[in-house]
Amino acid sequence: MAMRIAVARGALAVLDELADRLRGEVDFVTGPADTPGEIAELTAGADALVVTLHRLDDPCFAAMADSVRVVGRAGVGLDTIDLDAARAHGVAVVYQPAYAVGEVATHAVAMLLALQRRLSQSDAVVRGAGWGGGAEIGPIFSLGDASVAVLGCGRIGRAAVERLVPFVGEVRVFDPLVTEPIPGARLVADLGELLDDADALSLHVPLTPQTRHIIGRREIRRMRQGALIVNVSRGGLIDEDELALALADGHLAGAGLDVFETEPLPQSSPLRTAPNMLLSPHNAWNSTSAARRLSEWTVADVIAYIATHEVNHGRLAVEPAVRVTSVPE
Ligand SMILES: NC(=O)C1=CN([C@@H]2O[C@H](COP(=O)(O)OP(=O)(O)OC[C@H]3O[C@@H](n4cnc5c(N)ncnc54)[C@H](O)[C@@H]3O)[C@@H](O)[C@H]2O)C=CC1
Ligand SMILES: O=C(O)C(=O)COP(=O)(O)O
Repeated sequence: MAMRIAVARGALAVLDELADRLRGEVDFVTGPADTPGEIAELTAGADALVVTLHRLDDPCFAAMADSVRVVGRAGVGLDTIDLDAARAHGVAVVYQPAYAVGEVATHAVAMLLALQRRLSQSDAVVRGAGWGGGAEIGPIFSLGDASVAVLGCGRIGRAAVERLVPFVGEVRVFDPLVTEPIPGARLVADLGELLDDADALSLHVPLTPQTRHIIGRREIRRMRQGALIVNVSRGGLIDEDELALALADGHLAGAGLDVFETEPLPQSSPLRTAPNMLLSPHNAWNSTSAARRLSEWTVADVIAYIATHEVNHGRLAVEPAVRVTSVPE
């Protein structure tokens, strides 16, 4: 009998192609997966559920059909999934940490360079029939003299460091799990040392209860006047109200944000009107090849897990021994 994989609508870029290729072996069903009721309906008779940034909490796991053995998180961050609930309900969770490392690191550096070179202002000057440069565009600090701070040096942070080292004066890195030297960078001992008088900050840590608002008023004010912040990791890492204040009063000269505490970014967010912002809609991961990799790896791993309890491309965040259908109080 064919395996059945329930896919939250929009979660896999090349689903139609995969469905053709796996015809007879896998039946795919798609639909909304935003509420426990929708999840119950979508997963009826399914062996697996594939999601992207859908929030899966305990009621969602409770609502999943008993036949579901594994959730494929088509992406990297696990902050949207209650892993304890997955474990308690006996559902494995597989995610894909390697599918877009280069894309995300490049997006962060692209935002940093565009802000530092004041490309939006330069573009606006020319479109407005100006030419003069200097005063209209605003001050441009030299990257060769600058100290750029990188918070978190896992897969993406390290790739960002590799991109920055060739042309930045100093790259500072803080990550409590990294102890060996990082070529061309200065590993510092704590967050304070990372931020003191830094010219720019790029965030590459996961969102957890420990890292929520890791960048707040005190941290922003430790950076030098006129500094830049780039966040392609998770919106909740930064206190957005404090960020907006620091942009409005000029302590920060700009920010590049791909991720927000609430997504899509609400119309009322002060970040929409703050000066010198570069905004993107949570698409640092995006390239046609990354999107294809993500679809193919997620489906291949879900199939492999059901067949063998092992995965080939991603990692298992939760690997329960048995599927428990009733959870003790
Ligand atoms: N905008 C986008 O399209 C995408 C965003 N992401 C985000 O990027 C994040 C990072 O991804 P990876 O580099 O693959 O993760 P990773 O797990 O390889 O690295 C994260 C690093 O952060 C460090 N860390 C944790 N807490 C810290 C703290 N308090 N201070 C300093 N370092 C700390 C860890 O030790 C680890 O080395 C993901 O969790 C996800 O939220 C990932 C993919 C796409
Ligand atoms: O993979 C991640 O963690 C990302 O942030 C990318 O967004 P996605 O989950 O692919 O919608």
